[in-house]
Amino acid sequence: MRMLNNSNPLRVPGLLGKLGVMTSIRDTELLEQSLLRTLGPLLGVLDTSLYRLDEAQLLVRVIHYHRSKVVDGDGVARMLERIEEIVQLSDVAPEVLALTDNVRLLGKPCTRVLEGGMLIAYPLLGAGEVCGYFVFRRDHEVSANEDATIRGVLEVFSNYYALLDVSQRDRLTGLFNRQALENNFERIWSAMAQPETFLERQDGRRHQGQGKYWLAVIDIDHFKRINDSFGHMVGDEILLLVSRLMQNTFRSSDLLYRYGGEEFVAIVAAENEAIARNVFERVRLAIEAHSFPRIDRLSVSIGYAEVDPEILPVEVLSRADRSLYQAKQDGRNRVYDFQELVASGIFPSPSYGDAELF
Ligand SMILES: Nc1nc2c(ncn2[C@@H]2O[C@H](COP(=O)(O)OP(=O)(O)OP(=O)(O)O)[C@@H](O)[C@H]2O)c(=O)[nH]1
Repeated sequence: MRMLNNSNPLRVPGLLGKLGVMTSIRDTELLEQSLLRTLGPLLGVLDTSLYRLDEAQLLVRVIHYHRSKVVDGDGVARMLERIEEIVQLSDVAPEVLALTDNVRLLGKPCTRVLEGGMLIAYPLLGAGEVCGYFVFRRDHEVSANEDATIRGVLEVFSNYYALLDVSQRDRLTGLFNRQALENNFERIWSAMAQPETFLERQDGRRHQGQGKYWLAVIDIDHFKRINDSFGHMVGDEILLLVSRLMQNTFRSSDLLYRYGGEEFVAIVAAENEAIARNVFERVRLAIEAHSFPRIDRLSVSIGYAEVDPEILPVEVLSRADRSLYQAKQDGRNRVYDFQELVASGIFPSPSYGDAELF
């Protein structure tokens, strides 16, 4: 019988239990957090991080997991944990960027010796491509057993992540689907309540006092006519093109969902209402200016409302939707802000009686 290496702190039953927890999760964000919760204690490190890349292999999100030991008044020690989600490229340490760059180029784990320890990064693979990194610091190298465990856990994670991701994506456009939006509402809303840890500009600059978010419902005008005149295949192609045009117009940190047939939901960060309007106007203009196959011209109508973390997502969604409906009624191909419709007396002022509060 082969003896287990004493220097190896990994326990298989504990690991299996944690993998069981990981694969019972139905949300990609929670799964990412669970990965860090699994590997941090297994490797005996207090800090672990996950870096996510987009399709163009640009860094879009960082999740830090931190554990610390606290002793309460009765002398009982407890482990506290904190998860921080940020996308602030300017804050990513240069040594991490240098290390992960090598991991990306080589497609394998790399270590960098630093003063007082080492920085270790493993690639996360999705469809054969590097789509992120698992990073931690430690005062000693990874043993062969630990290496096998990390690779195994990351493989389970990546496969399961891909499955979950598929179930949260719309098949035609590849955008997140309505289910994903509904699953993510709670997380998005609580993150919005602490804006410094949420949506960030792609250039990595944090804007003091920004912290405002806007939810828009975007609907293609007279889409039924396209289907009726040219058939569903052409309709599908138009839907795909509209999605791509919108993706190109929004920032990669904005959230875009295909909510229904020809209806999309976007959640974007903007300092104020004027900037939000500008973002949505840009989307409207991009669609209006595009020459589509067969139909040539097309337009979208957009209704939006400010996200208030105090107000239930369903109410914010309803405000944006009512504004969209008004835009359709007033002739389509326009962008309407809920607050402006209230200010101009078209909509009654929302009272706390109407709004569903947490
Ligand atoms: N090709 C295609 N059509 C879809 C899909 N999902 C929904 N639709 C169609 O989208 C059309 C939506 O029509 P309506 O809700 O009447 O709205 P509209 O014609 O866009 O008119 P307005 O919204 O009032 O401007 C229907 O004909 C649906 O069949 C899809 O995945 N592919």
